[in-house]
This record gives sequence, C-alpha cells and structure tokens, in this order.
Amino acid sequence: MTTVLKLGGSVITEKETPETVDDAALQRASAALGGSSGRLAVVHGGGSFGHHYAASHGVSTTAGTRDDVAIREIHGAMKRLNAAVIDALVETGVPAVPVHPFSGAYRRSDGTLRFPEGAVATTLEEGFVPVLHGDVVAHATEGATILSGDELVVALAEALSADRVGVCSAVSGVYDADGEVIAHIDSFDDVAAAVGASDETDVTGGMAGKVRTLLSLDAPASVFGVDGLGAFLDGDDPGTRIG
Ligand SMILES: Nc1ncnc2c1ncn2[C@@H]1O[C@H](COP(=O)(O)OP(=O)(O)OP(=O)(O)O)[C@@H](O)[C@H]1O
Ligand SMILES: C=C(C)CCOP(=O)(O)O
Repeated sequence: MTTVLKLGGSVITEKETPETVDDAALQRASAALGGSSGRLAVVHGGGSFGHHYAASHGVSTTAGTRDDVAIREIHGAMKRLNAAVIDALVETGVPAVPVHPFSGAYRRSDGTLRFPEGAVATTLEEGFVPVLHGDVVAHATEGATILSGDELVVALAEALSADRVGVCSAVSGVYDADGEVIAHIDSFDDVAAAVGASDETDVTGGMAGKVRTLLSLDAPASVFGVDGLGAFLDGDDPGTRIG
C-alpha cells in the first residue's frame, strides 16, 4: 500500500506570520504519522515560508522570475521548513529524509511538469519516508515558477501508482456555501461558487486551486483537517473525497 500525503502549509505554519512554524500542529500531525504503516511519501506546502517570498517577488505557478535572488530566497525558505518538518517526524520515529524538488523537477515551456521519480521510488522501496515540498522550479522560457505541493502530490501519486492520496489542510474538508463539509466532489463546476482562494497569502490558488488540481488525479483523494489525519492513516475516508 503506497500513500501520498500532503501536510498543508496552512496546518504546519502560522500562515500570516513569515517563517513561523505552528509547533503544536506540526507535533500533532507528526504523532499521527508516527503510528502509520506501509509506504508513505509526504509532501508539505509553503505556508508562511514559501508564499511570502513568492508573493514579494511576484512569482506564481505561471508568472516566472529570472532573478536568482528570488529563487534562492523561495527555495531557501522551503528548505528551512522542510528541515523543521523532518525534525518533528524524526522525533516520533518516522524515518524521514529530505527530497528537494528544485534539484530534479522542471517545467516545459507549456507549463507541464517533469518530475523524475526514481530517487523517491527507490527511497520508498528502501523503507524511508521521503519528505518533499512545494518549491520553485526551473521553467523553460519563463525562468522559474512555483510548483505547489498539491501539483506535486498529483505527479507523485501518478508516478508511484499510489493507492491513497490525502491532503491535510487547515479546514475539515471543502465547505459548501452553507459552511458544511461536502462529502464528495467529482466536478469543479458543481463547487465553483463555494470554493475560493486562501484566506492568507497564497500564490497557488487556495482551496479552488487544490480542488482543480486534485480532480486531475486518477486515484481518489481526500481533503481533511488535522483532526482527520489519524482516521485517514487508519484507512478511513474523512473530510471531502475528490474524484
Ligand atoms: N469552500 C472552501 N472550503 C474550505 N476552504 C476554503 C474554501 N474556499 C476557500 N478556502 C480557503 O482555502 C484554504 C485552504 O487552502 P490553502 O492553499 O491555504 O491550504 P494548504 O494547502 O493547507 O496551505 P499551503 O498552500 O500553504 O500548503 C482554507 O484555509 C480556506 O482559507
Ligand atoms: C510557495 C511555495 C514555494 C510552495 C507552494 O506550495 P503549496 O503551499 O502547496 O501551494
């Protein structure tokens, strides 16, 4: 059983305060992961580490930068968050190891992502838990653009033929217009009026971007809050199922 799990930046950081980890939430998530079994690849988002730098340099998933300073700032912040996530996971006994997308992933000029998965697949086979993250990546004809953790989850899940995909965010699921968690989404148009951007600084589209991206996945994905993480890892289907 191969699981790809995203820990949202909105969960593990205090998203409005630059470079601030939400230690309590990260410890809760790590404790849940400490008890998990099977092959697990973790991806985390940018939260208050990646999005502030990306926004301040005007970089998004489509608007590129040719400024090497911008690339180092965005990537450097994401590496610092990655180190904090790995430290927390190691504390709970998870054999976590870092994988930095900038070093291997890139976009073609039409924006399609290339992610050579050999290192991650081998890392999993050998019993480690690779921990990847949203990042800045080289983009042919654009310089460099942002790769969201959600897009990476989809690419990884497909490349690894994952059985389960989970996206743990700051909300209990995708809410409808009345604030109730939607049980199942299989078309963006059905929820377009209810889903929006993030309430915080976010260059990758908040919940609307997440739903759109996850709908492109072959395997079904679940969006849930940190309260649902243990249940998801136990094989349940908390929150909103997408696809
Ligand atoms: N209909 C909706 N249901 C749930 N959340 C919504 C909805 N519309 C907008 N949102 C916003 O989307 C946010 C989740 O998207 P966001 O991209 O911030 O999450 P994340 O993936 O956890 O964080 P990051 O992008 O930093 O990794 C919620 O916190 C909320 O502010
Ligand atoms: C902003 C950066 C560098 C990563 C964005 O990843 P996301 O938070 O998963 O959308």
